[in-house]
Amino acid sequence: MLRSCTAGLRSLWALRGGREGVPRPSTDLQPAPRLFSAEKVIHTDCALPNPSWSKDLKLLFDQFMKKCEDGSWERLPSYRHRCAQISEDFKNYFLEQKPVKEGRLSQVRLFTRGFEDGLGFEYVIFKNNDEKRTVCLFQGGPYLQGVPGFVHGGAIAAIIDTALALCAAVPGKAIMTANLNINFKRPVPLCSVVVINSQLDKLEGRKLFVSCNVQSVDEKTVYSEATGLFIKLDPEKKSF
Ligand SMILES: CCCCC/C=C\C/C=C\C/C=C\C/C=C\CCCC(=O)SCCNC(=O)CCNC(=O)[C@H](O)C(C)(C)COP(=O)(O)OP(=O)(O)OC[C@H]1O[C@@H](n2cnc3c(N)ncnc32)[C@H](O)[C@@H]1OP(=O)(O)O
Repeated sequence: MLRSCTAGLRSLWALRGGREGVPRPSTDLQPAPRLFSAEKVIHTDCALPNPSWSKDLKLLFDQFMKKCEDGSWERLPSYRHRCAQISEDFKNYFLEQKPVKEGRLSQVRLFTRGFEDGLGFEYVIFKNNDEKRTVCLFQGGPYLQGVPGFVHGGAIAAIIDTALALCAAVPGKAIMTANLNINFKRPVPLCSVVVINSQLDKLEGRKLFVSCNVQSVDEKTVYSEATGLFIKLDPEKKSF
């Protein structure tokens, strides 16, 4: 059992961007890229199973990977660092904004990818472009505790923001959250797996209206419902 498990881990490590036989760095965090530079960094895809994933999460992942086989769904890769192009888009838009100070650059991470495996946000998002919807499989780790035993409301807001952003995301376009409304109906138990079903409801000029619900795996419990408004940044319009 142990041997097959390590073999499985080794192949998963390779899948996540590691190289067979190359020892896995003590932390998987690559040195962060210069935030607004075009230099290339090696990206580790974090939206893949790792040993911290529960049986439920792995089962759902396998189910959705099967849906991807006919091309109707796709698994969205997810990296700790924004790719240089999106950062460039934001830099152009927020011209006056001072980039992160040189000394702090090495610490930059996408917030929801800043935790060691299993301790924070474990998630993977699948997208159906024809149906303009996404499904996010999320397991909230022990570092996300709010009320004892339950996931912090801010952590739920963060994963909802991410799921809705990727539902609204237009390839190559920078978007930002303008409005996020969440109804917290039931607390989400820590380390449980939930499913976030998001859909794009309306497109009006640069405005993208999206909504989602957060459900238990058996769909018997609705934990939260949310709506969001995302705005496509207008390159002609410098914001600040
Ligand atoms: C930044 C992090 C990286 C984000 C990555 C981005 C893209 C996604 C791609 C991959 C995603 C992968 C991972 C990302 C994970 C999570 C993504 C999180 C995204 C965020 O977490 S992002 C941070 C929080 N977010 C902000 O920090 C925004 C602060 N904000 C502003 O920067 C401006 O506010 C802006 C740019 C939003 C709009 O500015 P603007 O000048 O371009 O547009 P303007 O104001 O003209 O509004 C145009 C029309 O929207 C209407 N409108 C505007 N706001 C409204 C509101 N609140 N309610 C109702 N209507 C509203 C107006 O009424 C007008 O409507 P109309 O055209 O009908 O008159």
